Amino acid sequence: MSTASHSAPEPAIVIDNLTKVYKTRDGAGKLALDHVSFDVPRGQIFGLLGPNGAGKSTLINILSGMVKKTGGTARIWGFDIDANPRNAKNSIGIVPQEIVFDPFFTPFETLENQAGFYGVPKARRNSAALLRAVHLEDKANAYARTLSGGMKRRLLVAKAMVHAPPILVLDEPTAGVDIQLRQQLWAYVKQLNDQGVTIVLTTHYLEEAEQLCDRIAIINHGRLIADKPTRELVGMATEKVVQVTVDRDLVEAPMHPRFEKVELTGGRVLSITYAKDKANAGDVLSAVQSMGLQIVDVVTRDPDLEDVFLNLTAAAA
Ligand SMILES: Nc1ncnc2c1ncn2[C@@H]1O[C@H](COP(=O)(O)OP(=O)(O)OP(=O)(O)O)[C@@H](O)[C@H]1O
Repeated sequence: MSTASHSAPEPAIVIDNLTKVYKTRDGAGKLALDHVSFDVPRGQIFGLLGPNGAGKSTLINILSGMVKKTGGTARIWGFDIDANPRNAKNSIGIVPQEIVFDPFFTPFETLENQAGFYGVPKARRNSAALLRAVHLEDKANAYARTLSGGMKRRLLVAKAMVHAPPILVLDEPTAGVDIQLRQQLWAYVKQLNDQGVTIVLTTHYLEEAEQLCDRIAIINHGRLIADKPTRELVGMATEKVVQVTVDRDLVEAPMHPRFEKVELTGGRVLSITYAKDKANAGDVLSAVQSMGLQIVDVVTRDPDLEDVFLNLTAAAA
């Protein structure tokens, strides 16, 4: 019995105390996920970020059933991955990090085979429309091995959607994909999201995550260190940077109590980091002038996700 129909639907994904220890030869074990808990709200584009080896793929592979968790629980679209693995699996489409295809099937056959694997009846298959959506209609009957890297990746996205899951997970989908194809891929992902598909993606491109994601979770060394709406996360930056060009060549960057950090990035260009709560750009410029330097040019840069990411991951290291 369930009262779910009377209350708000549960989040697309609920992860609770998820833990993974890989077996290692020395017997010590590798803790890849350490009691990670977070929810992915329905209808969002959710970014899962973290440095190399943080545990992102492990988490996604647990959701897809490829890696066995050591502890904790995960629910996908209301289905517990242990109690209801079939429904959990049917609710999610995964675009893996590694490109794996049978090279002798054509893109059309690849999609048909995958649909068959998920038990999608012939009448409800839409392989041709999926190929069109990822701009591969003219490659429908080519061997998969003849596709470029970017084409293969787009085919993987189509393959993940054959059973029309409510959730699409993309693990580093744009690694090695050129900028134009990246934009096409994101346009398609956004289109799916507009149609109601919840998106989870891992990426190393922070700028991309900042532009695309409604919410971002950051994992570092297997631990969750942030989980916030993107705007709030970017707002957590405590430092700002101002680039000042002065009127003469310097040999060394002059430090000042108002500065958190100063670097000489060109003969006459100083990159000055200051704490937002202790100083403002005016204070910083006065400090430069007080050292007998004339200011020729000033460029300020707003903090972005990269600043926050570096701060958080450095603090948690
Ligand atoms: N099969 C395995 N056996 C032992 N250790 C593993 C195994 N798979 C992953 N690890 C380790 O677990 C940690 C997390 O790896 P994971 O691949 O989940 O990280 P990631 O965040 O996805 O990194 P990347 O961005 O580089 O893909 C790493 O230290 C990795 O070396």
